[in-house]
Amino acid sequence: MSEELLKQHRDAIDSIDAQVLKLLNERAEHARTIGEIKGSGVVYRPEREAQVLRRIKDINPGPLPGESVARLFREIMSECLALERPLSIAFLGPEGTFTQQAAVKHFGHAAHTVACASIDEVFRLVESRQLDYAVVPVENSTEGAVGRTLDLLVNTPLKICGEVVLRIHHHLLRKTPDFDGVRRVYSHAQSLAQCHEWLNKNLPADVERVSVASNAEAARLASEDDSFAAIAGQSAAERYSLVKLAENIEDEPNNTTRFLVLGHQDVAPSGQDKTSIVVSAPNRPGAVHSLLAPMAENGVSMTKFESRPSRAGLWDYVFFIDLEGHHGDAALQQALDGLAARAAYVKVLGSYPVAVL
Ligand SMILES: O=C(O)C(=O)C[C@]1(C(=O)O)C=C[C@@H](O)C=C1
Repeated sequence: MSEELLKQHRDAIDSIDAQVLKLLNERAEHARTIGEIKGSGVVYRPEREAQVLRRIKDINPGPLPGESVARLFREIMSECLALERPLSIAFLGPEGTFTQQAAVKHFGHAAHTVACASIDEVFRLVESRQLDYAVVPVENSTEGAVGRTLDLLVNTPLKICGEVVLRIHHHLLRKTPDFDGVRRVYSHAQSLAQCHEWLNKNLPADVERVSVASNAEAARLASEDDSFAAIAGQSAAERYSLVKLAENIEDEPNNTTRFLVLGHQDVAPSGQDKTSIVVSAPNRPGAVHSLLAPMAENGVSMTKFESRPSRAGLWDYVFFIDLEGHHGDAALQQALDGLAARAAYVKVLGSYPVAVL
């Protein structure tokens, strides 16, 4: 190893770091001025953030991977936004849940995340404007929809202003690094279900499986008693200083959860958007089929169709539909008009950028 050559490269890095630092602060000054121009208006602009991140990925010359530079710029924008005004984000707690991981992935580390005891409380704190935005789970690739989130979306005045897609990795956690003496495994019911096959194969049949309110709560319990283990993610492991007895124990390797970001604003088009709606059909044969016609007629693609019993009547259903495009697009507007003429009820839950990270 040539010490001289090493020094040359380190000197070059020092000089580049000074330039990067100067440019970062110049960028921050522009953001601060933008904040002054916005005045008391909404500072967080999801469509602009999506455009910035997409552009960074597009123009990235490498060798850093596109995903990595996008993550770096996510943090840069998070700090710039905090100079305009720091954001407070309600998430389904406690600290260390996948929902908190999703909130940080979407808003970056400069946002202030606040743990809530239930999905209802997350909605309530943002509806009453005590906190700025909400992050709630809406569907998992193996377990399906999160019913409480869908139910609350029907009546909330909040709008969907973003989505977060998170790969879910579950680990078996314990205070000590071996399997001996584990009597009980705690986790959220959905996580126990997502690791069912692995547990059958790898743990003795007499180890009790106990569901608790969250994975983070499971990790907390495991940190208090060495005869307990927990199934939870990385952030819960770190938070409660637990050892990973086994990593990535989810049965489905592509296990993914989708989260929604909710706020009070209507988001402008970003160029690559989704629109979520909730619809109820009159209770007669062929009604659901007829609901889908306006989308086909206007060339609007559906990315999700989920039915859920309406809490208003015994046999009535509501349908949660995700469409490609923004509700301001002409084709989508026509499809929505056609739908309004056929459905008993239609509500646009929001148009928002397709997840970039
Ligand atoms: O463009 C804006 O409106 C800004 O406030 C700047 C900026 C950024 O850092 O790029 C910061 C926050 C917004 O959510 C979007 C973008």
